[in-house]
Amino acid sequence: MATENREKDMSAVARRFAAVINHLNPMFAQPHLGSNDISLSKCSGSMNDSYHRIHGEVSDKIPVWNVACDETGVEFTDIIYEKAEGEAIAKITINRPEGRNASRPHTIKELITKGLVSQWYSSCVRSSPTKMVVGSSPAYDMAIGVSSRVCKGKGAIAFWAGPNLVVWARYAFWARGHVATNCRSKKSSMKITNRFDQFVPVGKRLPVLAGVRCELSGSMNDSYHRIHGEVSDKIPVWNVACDETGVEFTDIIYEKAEGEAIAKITINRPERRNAFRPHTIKELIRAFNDARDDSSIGVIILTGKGTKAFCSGGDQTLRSGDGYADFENFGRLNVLDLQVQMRRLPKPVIAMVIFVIYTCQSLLSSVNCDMRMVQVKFCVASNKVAGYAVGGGHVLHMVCDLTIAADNAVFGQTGPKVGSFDAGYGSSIMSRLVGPKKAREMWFLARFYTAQEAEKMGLINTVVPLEKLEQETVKWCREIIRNSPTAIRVLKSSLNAVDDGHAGHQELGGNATLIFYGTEEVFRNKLVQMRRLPKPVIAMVIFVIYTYQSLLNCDMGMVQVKVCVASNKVAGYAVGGGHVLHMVCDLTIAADNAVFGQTGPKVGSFDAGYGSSIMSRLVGPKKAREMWFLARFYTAQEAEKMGLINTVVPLEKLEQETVKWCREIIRNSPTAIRVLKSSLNAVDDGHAGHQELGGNATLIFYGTEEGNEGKTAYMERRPPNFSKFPRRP
Ligand SMILES: CC(C)(COP(=O)(O)OP(=O)(O)OC[C@H]1O[C@@H](n2cnc3c(N)ncnc32)[C@H](O)[C@@H]1OP(=O)(O)O)[C@@H](O)C(=O)NCCC(=O)NCCSC(=O)c1cc(O)c2ccccc2c1O
Repeated sequence: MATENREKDMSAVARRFAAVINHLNPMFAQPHLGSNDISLSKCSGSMNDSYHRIHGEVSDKIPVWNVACDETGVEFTDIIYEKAEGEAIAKITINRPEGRNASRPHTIKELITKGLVSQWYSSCVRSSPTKMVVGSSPAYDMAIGVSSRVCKGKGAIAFWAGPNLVVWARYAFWARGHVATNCRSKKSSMKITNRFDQFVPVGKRLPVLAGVRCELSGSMNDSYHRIHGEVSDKIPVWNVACDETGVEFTDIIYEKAEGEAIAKITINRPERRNAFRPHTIKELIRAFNDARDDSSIGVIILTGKGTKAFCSGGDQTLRSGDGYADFENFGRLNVLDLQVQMRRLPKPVIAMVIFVIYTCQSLLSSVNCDMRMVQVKFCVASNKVAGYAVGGGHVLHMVCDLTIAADNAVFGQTGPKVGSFDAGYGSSIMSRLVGPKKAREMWFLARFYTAQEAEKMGLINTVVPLEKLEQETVKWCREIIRNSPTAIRVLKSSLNAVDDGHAGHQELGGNATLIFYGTEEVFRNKLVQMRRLPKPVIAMVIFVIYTYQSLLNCDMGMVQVKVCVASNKVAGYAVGGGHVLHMVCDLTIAADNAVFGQTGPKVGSFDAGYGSSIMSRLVGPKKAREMWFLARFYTAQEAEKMGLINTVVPLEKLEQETVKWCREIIRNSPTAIRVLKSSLNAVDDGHAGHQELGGNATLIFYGTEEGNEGKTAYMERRPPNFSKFPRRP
């Protein structure tokens, strides 16, 4: 029912959007629509406002389509290209119904001719079997005077059966019944959703409408489901596991499923509603590392022990002015490290009371290109008590890729009531999940929400009866495990990439290198390299300084990295991955004999991550292309001119100068330097940069009287009194 309503809504939205598009730009608006044509817009109803009065109504009468061709005059075979009579609309129909409108290269060529390619990303739109759906933002094609385009598939079965992996990303990821287009419901009168609503050709920006039809009904009786079949939801036998240290876990339980690629991690502090202390986080990090590196593991489950909570966040009894302190004499916010680890691990995870799945990416374990799955069962309620995922525990579930909740789960942020906040992932990822308004509501009011409310908000994936939770979760794990590990790995990094700035780019680029290393092209290049290159004699040339950031002790230290010191005037190379290392450093001081450059394209390698994105920031897009495409070497002087390094000094003065720079930095406020470093990176680093900067804000806040009032009130079981703190202008 809800699905049908959404369908209706979407159709309405689509029609209205079409109306807006046609009226937005008067240049392309059609003056020919008579009053008889008006049938769609219900201006007289709820939409009785000046906006609708001014912009009027729009007809939904199907135009007369005339077959068209492009300037070559060559007839199309794989598509049908039509233009509406007297209207600025073109329609392109993929015309290979016998193959479910699967594209072959020739199809794409024909589509390209019509400028429909290059950007297949889109927001999700729906269509009923008979109606066109509108997506994409308004844009105009001055050249041909067509103000909108329609793209659809011929026949009743498919809009398009591929092959663009990126378009499929979210759907292929679960591969739970999504055929060529994404079929969202297994019930009768199946609706089809597509993601082809926005085709933005380079140089020609037109609104494009994707029409999708599907007449399948009943169960998923198609070749896709016949081939891939069902998965079991039988709960596996769990055996206790440990990591390579052999040291037993105290705050968590780490298990692996017998004969299956599933690991399970349980937060084991039920007496504290599974609140974490620094030691808990350290153990979680160890277990996740092990699960990531263990090539027999494909899924990890993390769960909270007991019946009452998934996780209630940081242990407030251990909170001090500089974070959370247990066995050490300084505080830390090391859950931030765990969050980053979870965001980047290349394997999926699942939890209970709430169930969380996330795919974990790791470049370290990527050598065998394995895709593991991590199932995280935070807590299984044995009866109908509420399973809390609150505070920092709530952020943990949000960082996970997928969340499956039992019907007794409760979600919420408590920070503003206990003098805390997560201004990193806790804010940015939440805003992405539930939208900016709901995110503000969740944080500013600090309310709790039921699993059903959470599902409605898009905070979680699904809600199942508590007694079915583990079964359902295991089933999701197994469905993911069946799929291509490399596809899942790359998809996860690509799904994060846009939000994660340099860090997301780095992850995705690393995956590209990983795949490239397995190709013949690289193999041949490696041989060439081995034959021709003498063993390099490298003299130090460059001196690199980077400021060392530590959340552990809030210290601002300085690490001076002296890569190599030349005893005479040989060239000091900072090349290939060594060159990337110096770029990642905050400052670079070069000796006058330094030589800089990337070698990748000559030796069958590339760094499509930081090596590209940070370089482009340092030297600009053109110079960066030059450095990578030509793979030339540059002198220290040239490097300085490009902005690649900070300064050049005579080789004999290099160490003196570098130490001087270090001392100048050390004299300054450590907190200022710490926050400045994260803020200088923040814009480029997306969610990751935001997380770093936000973490620093929390750290400083914990040292304030106001932050402390929140914690003290929690400890004293009283409402906090924040009235004495100024509401600053
Ligand atoms: C989770 C609850 C809503 C459950 O309520 P319930 O009534 O079921 O249970 P009790 O309240 O009686 O709790 C039983 C028992 O457990 C102890 N306990 C529960 N949660 C914690 C906790 N987080 N820390 C310490 N102890 C906890 C409780 O004191 C009871 O002990 P007894 O000895 O009295 O039996 C409810 O418990 C609740 O609201 N809990 C607190 C939730 C909370 O505010 N969490 C902290 C938010 S801040 C945070 O997590 C955080 C951590 C970080 O590391 C960050 C890092 C960087 C940025 C931000 C961070 C951040 O915000």
